[in-house]
Amino acid sequence: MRDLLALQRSRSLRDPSTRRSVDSASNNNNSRVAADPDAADHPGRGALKTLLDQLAENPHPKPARRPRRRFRRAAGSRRAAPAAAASGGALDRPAAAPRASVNSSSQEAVCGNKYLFGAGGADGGGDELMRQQVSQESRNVCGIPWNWSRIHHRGKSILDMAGRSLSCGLSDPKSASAARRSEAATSAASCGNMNGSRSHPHFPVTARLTSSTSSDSDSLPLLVDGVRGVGGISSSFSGELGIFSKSSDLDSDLASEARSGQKSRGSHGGRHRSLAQKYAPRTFKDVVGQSLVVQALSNAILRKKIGLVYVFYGPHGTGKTSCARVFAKALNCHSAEHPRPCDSCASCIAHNLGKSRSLLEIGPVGNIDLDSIVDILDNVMLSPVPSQHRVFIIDDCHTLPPDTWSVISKVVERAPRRVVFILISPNLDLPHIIMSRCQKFFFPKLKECDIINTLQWISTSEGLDVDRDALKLIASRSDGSLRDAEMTLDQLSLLGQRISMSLVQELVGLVSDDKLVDLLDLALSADTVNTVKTLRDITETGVEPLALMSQLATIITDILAGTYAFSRERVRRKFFKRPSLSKDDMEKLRQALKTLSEAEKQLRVSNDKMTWLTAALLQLAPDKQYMLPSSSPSTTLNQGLLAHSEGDAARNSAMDNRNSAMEASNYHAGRIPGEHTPDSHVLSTGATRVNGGSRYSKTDSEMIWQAVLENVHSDSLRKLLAREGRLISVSLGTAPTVQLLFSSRVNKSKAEKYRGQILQAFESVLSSAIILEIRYESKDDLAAGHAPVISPYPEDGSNMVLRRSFTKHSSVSSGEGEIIEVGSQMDWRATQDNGIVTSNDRQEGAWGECLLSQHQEVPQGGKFLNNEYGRQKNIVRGKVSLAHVINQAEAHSQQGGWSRHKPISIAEKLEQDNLRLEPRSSLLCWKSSSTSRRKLSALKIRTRRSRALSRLALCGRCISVRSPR
Ligand SMILES: Nc1ncnc2c1ncn2[C@@H]1O[C@H](COP(=O)(O)OP(=O)(O)OP(=O)(O)O)[C@@H](O)[C@H]1O
Ligand SMILES: [Zn+2]
Repeated sequence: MRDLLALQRSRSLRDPSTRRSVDSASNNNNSRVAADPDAADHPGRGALKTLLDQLAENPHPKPARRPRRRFRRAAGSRRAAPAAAASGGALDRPAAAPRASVNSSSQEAVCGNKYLFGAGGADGGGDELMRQQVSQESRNVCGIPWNWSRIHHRGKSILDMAGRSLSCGLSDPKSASAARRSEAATSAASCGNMNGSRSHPHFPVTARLTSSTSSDSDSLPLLVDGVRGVGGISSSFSGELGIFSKSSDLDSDLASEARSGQKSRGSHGGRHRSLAQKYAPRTFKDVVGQSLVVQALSNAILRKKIGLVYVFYGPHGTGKTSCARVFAKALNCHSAEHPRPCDSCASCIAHNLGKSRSLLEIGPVGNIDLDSIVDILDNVMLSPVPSQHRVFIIDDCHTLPPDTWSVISKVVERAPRRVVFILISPNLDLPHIIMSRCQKFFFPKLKECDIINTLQWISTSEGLDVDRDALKLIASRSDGSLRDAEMTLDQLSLLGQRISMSLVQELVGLVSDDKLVDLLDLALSADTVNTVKTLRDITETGVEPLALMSQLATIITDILAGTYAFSRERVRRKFFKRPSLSKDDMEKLRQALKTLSEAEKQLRVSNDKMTWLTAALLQLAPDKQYMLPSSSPSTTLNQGLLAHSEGDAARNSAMDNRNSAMEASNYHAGRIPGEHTPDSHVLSTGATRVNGGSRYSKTDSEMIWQAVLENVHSDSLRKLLAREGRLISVSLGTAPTVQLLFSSRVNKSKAEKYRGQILQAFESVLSSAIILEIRYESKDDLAAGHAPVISPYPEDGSNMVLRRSFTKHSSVSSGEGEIIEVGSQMDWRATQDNGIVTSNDRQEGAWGECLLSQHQEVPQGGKFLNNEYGRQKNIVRGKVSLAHVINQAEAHSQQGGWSRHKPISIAEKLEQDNLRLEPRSSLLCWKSSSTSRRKLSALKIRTRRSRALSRLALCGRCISVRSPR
């Protein structure tokens, strides 16, 4: 019989003549077309057997004065008229069927005919959709739960996270939502074991074809077979919002299923029902994780304190609709005993079968028109249903057109006793007129443990063997939506009875743990090339960088927590080689986690996520040397190994990131990091990561240096550079910097005169604007023993990293405003390590009134010591722009009444004294004559109000100004 119905419907839909009649009916604006019961026999008149027609046959007929409801036409127009098909009539439907579906599970939605709702979206609707659906029925489409696409649609969905699209084609949220309804209704179309603790749906009122689209079968071909071979019209019907069918055979099927409880839960008429449908709550105790709501509603039933309007709101898939139905069922449950619903009395059974006369569901209602709403409400209000609560569930009510609310509120106002409205919405953005009259129940996201337990229960019931971890993963990816979790499990079940963690990972587009650990291992072992290669391999499979990063973070957390079990032999791994990790390794992992979490922020806002992810990964082994391959020593500028200071890495992570990112881009562009294009000395990519940016190795530097020398036009300059100068580092990043070191101050001064030419030569070689730092070798650097990193002329010829005492060239203080001080007179020294500020009166004198500097970490009143030279040492860790120094000093001068010249002289002093200020730590110290000290004290107080100067602090005789950056 179902097959017959399907055939008839199909014919009807395909018959152009019937469609023509539909069109003409529509064109005539005959809103009541097909209302005549006889119409079914007269296709030309619009043979759709509408609700009205069916009402006429209904044992509970409508009042005669309302023979034809506009909503019926509207409803009919939204339905793909199986009824019409069944009677061989034409389909009464506007060209574009609205997506909204209006379904009644109440009596007036006369049993017997299936009303199919065009849920295919704004463009579709119509016959086309019906045809698709009918034809797909026989193919049974792809079998993917409709919900899947809905999952895909949402921001934090599994598939989004995974960067995959497994959509069944319902990318439109509305259609997805409609599909969801239809899917749920599919479940409603069958009844199963009513004794189960979570029994199956109680809404066999399916009245709508599933809103599959033609793309359905394309999306996931691997799953097509899982549900192939389903046929028959009954299997087509779905929708939580269905209209009752009075098809006797269907009814009897359903009834017998409901009563016997023997019908397979998994299918109805062979059609796959999703687990979400199958395990929809039937009683309050089936509702998971919403104990407050359940308790309140249950007590309302018990105490007979029933409200008029309820709003159930909260995130999707948390049980709002299910709860509304259970509540509706409970309201009319005949059982004398609590808890209700009993799920076994006549009323409950009728409800489960979709034959309840007391429930009407509307929704989704995006495109429904006002008339339809009015008609629906009127109809139900007017139809007498003695001694029963009449329940209206308006799902997705936030999509109601604004003007319907006033109507609804009027209806609500004059609603007779025993009428209950349940509005379902994701939020409370509903008109005040309603909100002020209702009880509001929030449905929070479900806890992961609740989801896991439910999934476990379902798995057991379904005979699925699912890893606990797999369940956890599904749950964690469901964003608190049990429906989503169930749908994922459902889809996985199509792949076999055994569901492993890796299967889940693969299906949802995540990377398997083993691969993750491999990647982590490479990154932590500083194996740059393989890190980048592996990363590329992984991401080529479509994994989204953000998801991958999150997975990496998760696995690190698991390893740190000791909950990760390494499955593969560790032999081929380096970092994870040993069976147990040392304290040191754990610390590295902790750092790695920190690095990843910091990088995640950048990743989120970046358009080039892949690059940033690569950069982050390459930072995971900060104390290791990064190995970059070289094609040949002569052509590769980046083959060296350069030390990478952990502290520097942290401090300069941003720049570092950039350079790693460049490296990565290079790689993604098909080049190996560090690989040099032989025909060019331009080294804008592929740098080794050292101390705040890319620096070139010795060989690279030599090549650059040679190239620069060749580019210098002046012979004398070339000689000076060749003899007295040395290129000590080239670094790229936000502020590409080249550092030159000269053997003496005199030579440095000579070079300064040619700064323009030198700059030009470097820029033409490096094809990039650069910052040129020129300094001379400072004996004090060596004597102080605190500047070990710099060796101007290292014996081994290697390039070392300069950390301090750089010369700054004022023309360079652009951009971020880094200032790098050059031209040391070695009056001042950074003693970065001990956190002690030393001062020297003589030097203060030399400074005039201003002194530099103190690190922010030095407590106020920090100690002043004399070093072995009787000179003051200053902690200088930050860099700050000259402009910033001047600004700060100017601010002081304004407030302190100093001359305008003073701040500039301060800044100049900084520059002359070979001091380097670094971000967030620059401090200016003024010699504390009694007058100026007074001024400064006052300044401190005054500037508390000012953000820029709020960090002023007197420190012994110095006043410190911390850079706001
Ligand atoms: N709290 C819950 N308890 C039991 N099952 C639930 C719960 N929440 C969701 N489900 C499962 O998900 C399916 C859909 O749930 P339901 O439609 O009630 O959620 P919803 O909150 O109304 O979602 P939406 O807002 O998207 O309509 C149910 O059939 C059921 O299988
Ligand atoms: Zn009951």
